[in-house]
Amino acid sequence: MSHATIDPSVEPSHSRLRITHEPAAVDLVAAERAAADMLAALGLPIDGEDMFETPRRLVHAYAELLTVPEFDLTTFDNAASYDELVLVSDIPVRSLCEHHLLPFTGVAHVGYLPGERILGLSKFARTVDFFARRAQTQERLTAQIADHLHDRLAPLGVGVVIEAEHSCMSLRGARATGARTTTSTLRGRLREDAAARAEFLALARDGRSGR
Ligand SMILES: Nc1nc2c(ncn2[C@@H]2O[C@H](COP(=O)(O)OP(=O)(O)OP(=O)(O)O)[C@@H](O)[C@H]2O)c(=O)[nH]1
Ligand SMILES: [Zn+2]
Repeated sequence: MSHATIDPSVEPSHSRLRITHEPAAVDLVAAERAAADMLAALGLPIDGEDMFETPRRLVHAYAELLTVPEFDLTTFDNAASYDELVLVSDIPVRSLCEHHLLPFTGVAHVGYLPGERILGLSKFARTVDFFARRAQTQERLTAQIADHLHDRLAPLGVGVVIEAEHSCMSLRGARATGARTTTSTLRGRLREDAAARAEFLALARDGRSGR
C-alpha cells in the first residue's frame, strides 16, 4: 500500500508532496535461513568456502531491489501557461516480474499535457523507480505510473510507454532472447483526443534511443 502525505511547509508556487510507501515487515534473518535451505535443496554447495555467504548476498540483493525509495513530488506553478506536451524519454526501468522474481529491464517514456502545475523533471524518473522497485507486472507498472501522475499532478493528459525485456522469457522458459514487450497507458486528453494521442505516441517512438 502506498500513500502520499502533504508536507505542511508548502509554498504557494512550489509544492512538495511526500511520496511514501508502507513496506510489509521484512525479516532478513528468516529470509537468509530460508534462502540457505532453498539453495541447499537445489544442490548448491553453500557450506563450502565459496558460497558460504551466498544466502546472505541473495537476500540482501532482493531486499535492495524491493526497497521502495521515498521522494518529494515537487511541482511548480505553470507560470508560463505552457500547454504543449512535455515528454521525458528513455527513463531506465529495473523491476522484478512477480511470477519468477527475475528482472525485467528497459525504458519508460513519460509525457503529460500540463494543467495548472508543472512537474520537476527528475520526478518522472523517481516516479518510475518508485513503482518499479516491487514485484510487478509490466502492465500494472505502466498503469500505476500513469494513474499516480494523473491523480497528483492533475494534468490535462498523461501518457506512459514502457519497453522492456523480461529475463524470465529470454534466459529461461521460452528463451526468446531479444523479444521486447511494449505497454502503454494514456489518460485524459492523451487518451481521448486522437491528434494528441498520435503526437504523444510518435514523440515517444522518435524520442527513444536507437535500440
Ligand atoms: N502479462 C505479463 N506476463 C508476465 C510478466 N512477466 C512475466 N510474465 C509471464 O507470466 C507467465 C507465468 O506463466 P506460468 O505458465 O505460470 O509460468 P512458467 O511455467 O514458468 O511459464 P514459462 O515462462 O512459459 O516457462 C509467463 O508467461 C511469463 O512470461 C508481465 O509483466 N506481464
Ligand atoms: Zn517472470
